[in-house]
Amino acid sequence: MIERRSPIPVSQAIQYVMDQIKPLPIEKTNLSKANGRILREPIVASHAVPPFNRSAYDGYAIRSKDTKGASVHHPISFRVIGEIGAGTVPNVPVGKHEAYRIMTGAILPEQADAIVMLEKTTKMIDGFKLQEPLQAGDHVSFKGEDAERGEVLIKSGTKIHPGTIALLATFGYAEVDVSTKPVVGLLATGTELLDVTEQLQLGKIRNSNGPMVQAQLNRLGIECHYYGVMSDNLQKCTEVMAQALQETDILITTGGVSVGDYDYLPAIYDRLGAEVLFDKVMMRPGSVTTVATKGDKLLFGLSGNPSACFTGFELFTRPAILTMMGSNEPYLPSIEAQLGEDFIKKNPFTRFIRGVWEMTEQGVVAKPAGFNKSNAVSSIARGNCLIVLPSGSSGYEKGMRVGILLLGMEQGEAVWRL
Ligand SMILES: Nc1nc2c(c(=O)[nH]1)N[C@H]1C(S)=C(S)[C@@H](COP(=O)(O)OP(=O)(O)OC[C@H]3O[C@@H](n4cnc5c(N)ncnc54)[C@H](O)[C@@H]3O)O[C@H]1N2
Ligand code: MOO
Ligand SMILES: [Mg+2]
Repeated sequence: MIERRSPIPVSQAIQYVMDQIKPLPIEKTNLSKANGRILREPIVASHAVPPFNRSAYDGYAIRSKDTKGASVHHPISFRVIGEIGAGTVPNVPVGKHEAYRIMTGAILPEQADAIVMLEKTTKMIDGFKLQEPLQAGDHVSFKGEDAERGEVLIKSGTKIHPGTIALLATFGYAEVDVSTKPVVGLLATGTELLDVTEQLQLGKIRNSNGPMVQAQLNRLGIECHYYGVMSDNLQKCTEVMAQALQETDILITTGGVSVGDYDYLPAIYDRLGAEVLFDKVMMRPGSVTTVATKGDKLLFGLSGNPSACFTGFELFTRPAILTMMGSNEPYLPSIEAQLGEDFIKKNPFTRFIRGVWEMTEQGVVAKPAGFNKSNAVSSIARGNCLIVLPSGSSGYEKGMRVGILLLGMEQGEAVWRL
C-alpha cells in the first residue's frame, strides 16, 4: 500500500516554517549599499526637519505686520537690504518696511516671519511694491514641521527603499545597522533538465526553475550559492546536498518531491537525517511542497512544476528569509479585488492563481494570467499577483470579491491573512 500524505492548511504550513526562524545577526553597511536591506535599528530624528525656519519660495523675506492694509489701491513699498541664497546666513535683522531677497530653502533672517512670492511683487529701483497683506508664517517652511527631534520615524525591521535612504542621509547615517543575509543554496533536480545554453532534445526541457528562483532571491536582495542542475540520482544528490548543508543556512531544491520513482527528495531528507515539517499542503499549485529542518538549517523542497515552484517560494521561502533578516512585514501584501473572469473549476484545495490586477472604473480587477495549471510557465511571466481562491467552493464567478497577493512589491504585511 502506498503511503498517503496528510495535507495541512496553508496557514498552518506557513506557521510551521515561521516557528523555526531565528533572526540573523546585525551588521553595519555603508549608506550607498543599504538600499533593499532590512533596517535593524529605528530611525530616530537626531534633529528637527527642517532644522531651521526657511523660505518655501523664491521671493522676499519681510515682517508680516508691515503688509497690513496693502491693496491694489494702496500698495506698500519695501526696500531690499540684502540677498540670502540657500546655504547662506544673513547677519542683519529685517527692519520696518525692509526686505531680503530670499531663495527657496534659505534661512529666514531675524525678525522676518513671512515670505512674499516673487510673482506677487512689482519691482522698483531699490525694492518692490506689494498689493496684498500677508499673515505671519505665509510661505515659511517651519523648523520641525516634517519631523521633531527625537521622533521615531521608521521602525526597525523595515525594508530600506529610496525614501528610507533619503531619511538616513538627512540624519547623517554614513552607516546603518542592517541584518546580515542568510547564505542560501539552490539546486535544481531532474534528469530531463538542460542548461539555458543547450539545444532542445526530445524528452528534455530547459531548467527554468533554477534561474527563476535565483531571480526570486535577487528580489529579496540575496545572491544565492547556485549548485546548478543534478540528474535524479539518489546517491549523488544526497552527497551534494549534504555538502551544501555545510555551506548554507537555507537550502532550496526544485523537483523530486512527489511520489514518482525518481522523486528522491523524501529519501534524501531521510538519509540526511532531516526532519520533515510537512510534505503536503492544501494548496494548488504546490501541494507537494516539502519543508524540512536539519539542525538549524532549513530545507525547502519546492515542486518541479514551475508555477508550483514559484508559488511555494513566495508563500513559504520568502517570508522565512525576510523574517530571518528581521523584517516585520514578511508576507506578501494583500488587497481585495473583483474577480475579472469566471473560475468554475472545483476547489478542493485553496488555489493560488497567477493573475494580473489592474485599476478599472469598477475598482481593482484581477484576472487569471492565462494557462494556469501547475506546470504553466507563461502565466508566471505575465502575472503580477496571486489570486487566492479558498477551498471548499465549487467555483468562483466573475465579479466576486477575492483576496489577491501582490508580487514584486517593496512593502509587505505583518500577518498572513488569506
Ligand atoms: N501520482 C501522483 N503524481 C503526482 C502528484 C501526486 O500527488 N500524485 N503530484 C503532482 C503535483 S501536484 C506536482 S506539482 C508534481 C510535483 O512534481 P515534483 O516536485 O516531484 O517534480 P518533478 O517530478 O521533478 O517534476 C515535475 C514537472 O516539473 C518539471 N520540472 C522539474 N524541474 C524543473 C525545472 N528546474 N525547470 C522547469 N521544469 C522543471 C518536470 O520536467 C516535470 O514536468 O507532481 C505531480 N505528480
Ligand atoms: O503541487 Mo501541484 O503543483 O499541486 O499542482
Ligand atoms: Mg515528480
